[in-house]
Amino acid sequence: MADPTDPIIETSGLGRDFRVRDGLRRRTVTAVEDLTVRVAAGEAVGYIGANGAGKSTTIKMLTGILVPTRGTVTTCGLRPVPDRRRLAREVGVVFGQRSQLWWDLPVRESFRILAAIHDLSAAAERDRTDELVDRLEMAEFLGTPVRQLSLGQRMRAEVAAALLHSPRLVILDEPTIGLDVLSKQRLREFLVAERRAHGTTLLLTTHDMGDVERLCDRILVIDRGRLAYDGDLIGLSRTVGAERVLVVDLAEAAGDLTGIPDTRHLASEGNGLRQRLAFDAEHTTAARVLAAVSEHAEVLDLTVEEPDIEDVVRRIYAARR
Ligand SMILES: Nc1ncnc2c1ncn2[C@@H]1O[C@H](COP(=O)(O)OP(=O)(O)OP(=O)(O)O)[C@@H](O)[C@H]1O
Repeated sequence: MADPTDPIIETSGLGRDFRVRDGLRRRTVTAVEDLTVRVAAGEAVGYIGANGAGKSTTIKMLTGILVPTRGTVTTCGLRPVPDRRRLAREVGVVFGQRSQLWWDLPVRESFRILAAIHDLSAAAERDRTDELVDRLEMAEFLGTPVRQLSLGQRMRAEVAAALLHSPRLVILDEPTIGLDVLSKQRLREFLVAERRAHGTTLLLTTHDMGDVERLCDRILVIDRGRLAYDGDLIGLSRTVGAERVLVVDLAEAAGDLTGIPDTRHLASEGNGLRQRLAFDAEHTTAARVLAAVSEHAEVLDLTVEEPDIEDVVRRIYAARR
């Protein structure tokens, strides 16, 4: 019997090489190297990396599609390759650019086939389908063949298909790629609700930092096959010294606020009525900066801008080159 505190994903020294042809020669490409991570039940983890960093290769090893070259991996307490069939009951996978639905069949029929594959009872199939149709707002296109769906509708159907058997772990590869703002928001809200309702563990790869900000409480950054960061978003910004920015609207025109301790003056607009000051959260706080600004000018309004995460990730890569 699995202990609920057991990790959902556990890898140790995991690595995978590929032999590739390079002109007449063959050489070895190391796609993943020495990956050691532990993901607990209920976590939501963003797996971030540039193109070719090793994300897909990792996912394929976690799900038993690829055999590791080195190291060990267990997913939901199972060995992915030998236990692949049992693992399929525990894991749902959504690939943004690949479909697991039957193209010419109505969405409803795909769900029926998947429910049969997963051996769901009639009651379980009905309850779960109803829940997903409701939460993902799919009622209007259940009878439509998959090939006629819009991208946003198809992604919702893909997610429902992957979650129909209530997997403990859901792996999403670029789930919001190509979606409009509203579809992205809906999908993210659904995933948050699903996690809250069922304690589902999420692992998602994405180039969309909005996904990370809204969905993930932990981030793994992979760079050229190696783990470059493991922690939360705030820590990620701190590791590269990314700055926060205090934007103040002043009551009267003022000169540039250049002498405020632990800050860098970035810009002034409208005769200095609005000024932007960058500060490092390691050394000071927004409150302290505000207090110092208030000694020079009356502040009418303020906002604090968080670091741009894409920029933070770029800096991590740059620092490792
Ligand atoms: N089947 C394969 N044969 C040879 N090389 C491969 C194979 N699969 C992946 N690679 C190489 O391994 C490295 C990691 O690729 P992987 O697809 O895991 O990266 P990724 O982070 O998923 O990239 P993307 O964001 O573009 O999907 C790359 O250099 C890639 O060219």
